[in-house]
Amino acid sequence: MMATNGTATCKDVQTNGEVATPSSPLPNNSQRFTFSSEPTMEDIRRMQAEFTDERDWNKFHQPRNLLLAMVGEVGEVSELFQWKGEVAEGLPDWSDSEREHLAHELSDVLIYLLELAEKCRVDLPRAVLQKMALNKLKYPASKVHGSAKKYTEYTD
Ligand SMILES: Nc1ccn([C@H]2C[C@H](O)[C@@H](COP(=O)(O)OP(=O)(O)OP(=O)(O)O)O2)c(=O)n1
Repeated sequence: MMATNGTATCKDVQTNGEVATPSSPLPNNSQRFTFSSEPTMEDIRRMQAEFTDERDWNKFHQPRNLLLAMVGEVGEVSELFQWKGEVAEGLPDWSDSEREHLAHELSDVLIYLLELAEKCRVDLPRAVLQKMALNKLKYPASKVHGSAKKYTEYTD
């Protein structure tokens, strides 16, 4: 069950994976922004697996199709930013409706990303920790502070 704005927060996720009484995930710009601690990536993976199973859609959700679906949703995110010029952090000039639309499209990207990772047998929470550790090695803060250069552009 989804609320009228179609969005949900973690505290709305019940133990059976269903979603009830969603409240807005849209940020209050005056506060420092953090994510809710739930749902976890595994929660979302499981909920999407249930959604797919219930509809007999696994036959369509092979890795390549999921990749194409995810890229399509990335395109939908891009459309929201298209022709707007620079957009400041927190999207101060965006309407609530535009923010809600963005939240939906980013969610679509994440849902497909997590299902793609599942179908490719990539344990994404663990993989992202490994990758961030590699990023730190590649981009030591002491070396790259304040510079956006690619690591290949450093000579030493
Ligand atoms: N075969 C499908 C179709 C949909 N979904 C789920 C995952 C996405 O979160 C969302 C995508 O639905 P749509 O393809 O209808 O795309 P949008 O929700 O973005 O609608 P629109 O393209 O009208 O903006 O629904 C899915 O898992 N598998």
